[in-house]
Amino acid sequence: MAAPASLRDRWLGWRNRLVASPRFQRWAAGFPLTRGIAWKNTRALFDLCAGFVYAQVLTACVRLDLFRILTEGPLPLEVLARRLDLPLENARCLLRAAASLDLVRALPGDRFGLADLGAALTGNPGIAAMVEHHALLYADLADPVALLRGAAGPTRLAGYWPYASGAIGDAASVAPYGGLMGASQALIADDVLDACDLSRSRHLMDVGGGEGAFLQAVAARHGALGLTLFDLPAVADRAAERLAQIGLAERIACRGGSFHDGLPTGADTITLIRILHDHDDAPAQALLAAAHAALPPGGTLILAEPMAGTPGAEPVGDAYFGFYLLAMGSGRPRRAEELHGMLRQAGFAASKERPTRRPLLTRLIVAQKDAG
Ligand SMILES: CC(C)=CCC/C(C)=C/CC/C(C)=C/C=C/C(C)=C/C=C/C=C(C)/C=C/C=C(C)/C=C/C=C(C)/C=C/CC(C)(C)O
Ligand SMILES: C[S@@+](CC[C@H](N)C(=O)[O-])C[C@H]1O[C@@H](n2cnc3c(N)ncnc32)[C@H](O)[C@@H]1O
Repeated sequence: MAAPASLRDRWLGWRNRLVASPRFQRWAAGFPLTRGIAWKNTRALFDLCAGFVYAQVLTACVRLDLFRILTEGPLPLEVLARRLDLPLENARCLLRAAASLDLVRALPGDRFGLADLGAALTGNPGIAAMVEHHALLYADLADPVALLRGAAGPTRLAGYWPYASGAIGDAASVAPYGGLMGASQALIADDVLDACDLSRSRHLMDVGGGEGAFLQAVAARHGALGLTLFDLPAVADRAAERLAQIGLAERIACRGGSFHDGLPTGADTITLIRILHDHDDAPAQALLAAAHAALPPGGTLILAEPMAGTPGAEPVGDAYFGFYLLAMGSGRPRRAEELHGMLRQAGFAASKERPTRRPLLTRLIVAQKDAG
């Protein structure tokens, strides 16, 4: 038998019935003391319904290279229509939509220039790469209930990230995600490095280091630090080739292997940047234990990734990364408290979160192995 409802539950039930009532909604939209809240909620609900359309406006802008075209300065609609290869009225439709989303700015004389969000995008090619690859995610989310029930069959994202299904991948299959991760590191690396102190580290190993974009940023800041990249063999090979091309072959050693088989020793600092959330609880816990085993006494583990429950960015962790990783078929976004618990279970004596500039993109936890 169900337990009797508490006073609070009864109040919440009454409140929900009130908010659901169209008569109350109309009244609240007109009454001076509730008008602001009603407007905010109407807009929030409309934005939730329309989110896919907004995202596709952005996709069209990125695909047509609109923001780069406008970096030269504002242009008349007619010129833009020609450069975008669109009929004039459809170009107007796109530009007005983009202006409403603060991507571009409508200017007098039927001209358009960049607005804040479009300008920010031109400086971060990683975002455009993310937008492009969302075609896979949105295809996988076409039937979200089937995905939630595990009845969607093989997903496009599982194919994009072969390691999510346990494959180690070859040169061709790791190249797309290697490029995407490399491009989007620009949004992450400096925020991570600003937030952690590497002055006492002698050798840093970046586990799941991709094609070396993060270690490239470390090398630029810490001239004396020994550096090793560890990733799956096909990825480590690509990293070695790329790093050689930019003159960092001597500076950064690349090692291929799977962290499910343990980690090489020799580093006093290990970084896991956007790694742990890719893995289900058991392999994620085993990876932390492997990092603990590979570190010397007093060694440091740095864990950086977007986390669930980030104040002010709750949908980024729980909605975006929650559904992204569900579609990918492996891992889940975790709350900072969960990660502290997992680190403790892996044997780390202490762990502390360090604030990052943009916690929405990445947060950071530093864990210490006991010195004794
Ligand atoms: C003084 C003046 C001129 C102005 C003052 C006003 C002012 C402060 C204006 C703001 C201008 C400004 C500096 C804007 C900067 C904006 C930036 C940097 C925006 C950055 C946005 C980043 C975005 C949208 C990132 C999106 C990231 C996505 C979608 C990441 C997806 C990640 C995935 C899928 C990762 C997959 C990895 C896996 C598999 C989960 O492990
Ligand atoms: C989401 S990417 C992050 C890459 C990089 N740390 C970054 O932030 O740009 C995850 C990385 O983990 C690597 N990886 C996945 N499974 C692995 C395994 N079993 N052993 C070693 N590396 C692995 C992938 O090849 C990929 O480079």
